Amino acid sequence: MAEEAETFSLREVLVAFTACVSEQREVRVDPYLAGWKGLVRFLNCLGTIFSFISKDAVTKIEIIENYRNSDQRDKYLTVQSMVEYELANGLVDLQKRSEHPNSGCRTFLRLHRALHWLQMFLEGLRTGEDNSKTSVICSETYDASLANHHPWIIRKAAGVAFCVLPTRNTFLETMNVGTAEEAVAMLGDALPYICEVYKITEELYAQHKLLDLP
Ligand SMILES: CCCCCCCC/C=C\CCCCCCCC(=O)N[C@@H](COP(=O)(O)O)[C@H](O)/C=C/CCCCCCCCCCCCC
Repeated sequence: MAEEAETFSLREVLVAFTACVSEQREVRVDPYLAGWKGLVRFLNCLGTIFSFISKDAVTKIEIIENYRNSDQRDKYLTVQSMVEYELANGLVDLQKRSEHPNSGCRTFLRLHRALHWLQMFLEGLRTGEDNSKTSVICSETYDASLANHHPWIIRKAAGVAFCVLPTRNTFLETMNVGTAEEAVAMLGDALPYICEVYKITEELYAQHKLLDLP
C-alpha cells in the first residue's frame, strides 16, 4: 500500500484530464480512462474500506478499455464517436438492461456521473478551511450528485467509508505535489479542464437523451 501511495501523483491525474478535450471539442477516451486509473490508485491507498468502490470503477474502466482494444477501437476514440457508433448500430439498451448490458454509452455514463462528484469534491477541497473535514466535504458532494443514482445499501456503505478520511490538509499532502497550498493551486489550475470535460459530455448525452440509461 505504501508503494502505491508513492506512485500516486495528483499532477499525472490532472494532466490526463487536461488532455481530454480535443481541438474539435471532443472528449478523448484514453486520457479520460488514464485519469480515472490514477484516481483509483489513490483510492486504493486510502484503505481496504474503499475496495468496493475501486472495484466498481476498475470494472467500468476495463469494459471501455476492452472496446479500445477491440477491432472497433477507432469507434471508441472519443465519446462522440462512441455515441454515434453505438446508437447507429443499435448497441445501447435504452429502456431496460438486456441485450447490451455493458454498452460503452451506459458504462461511460456511470463514470461521467462520478466525474460530477469529483468536480464538486475537488472544488470543496480547494475552497475548504485548513482543518475542515474531508469526510464532510465528501459526503455533502456525494449526496448532491452520485447518491441520487445509488440504492440505499451503496449509499450507506459509502457513508461509512467516508468517515475514515483524514482532515483536508493531511489529505492534500498525500497527493505528492508538495504542500497543501501547492496542491490547492494545482487543483485551481486543473478544475476548469475537468469542468469542461463534464460539460461537453453532459451536453452530448442530453442531446441524445442518454442521461438515464438503465
Ligand atoms: C485528486 C485526488 C483526490 C480525489 C480522490 C478521489 C478518488 C476517487 C477515485 C475513484 C472514485 C470512484 C468512482 C466510482 C464510480 C462509481 C460508478 C457508479 O456509480 N457505480 C454504481 C452504479 O453502477 P451500475 O450498478 O449501474 O453498473 C455502482 O452501483 C457503485 C458501486 C460502488 C459505490 C460507488 C460509491 C462512489 C462514492 C464516491 C467516491 C468516494 C471516494 C472517496 C475518496 C476521497
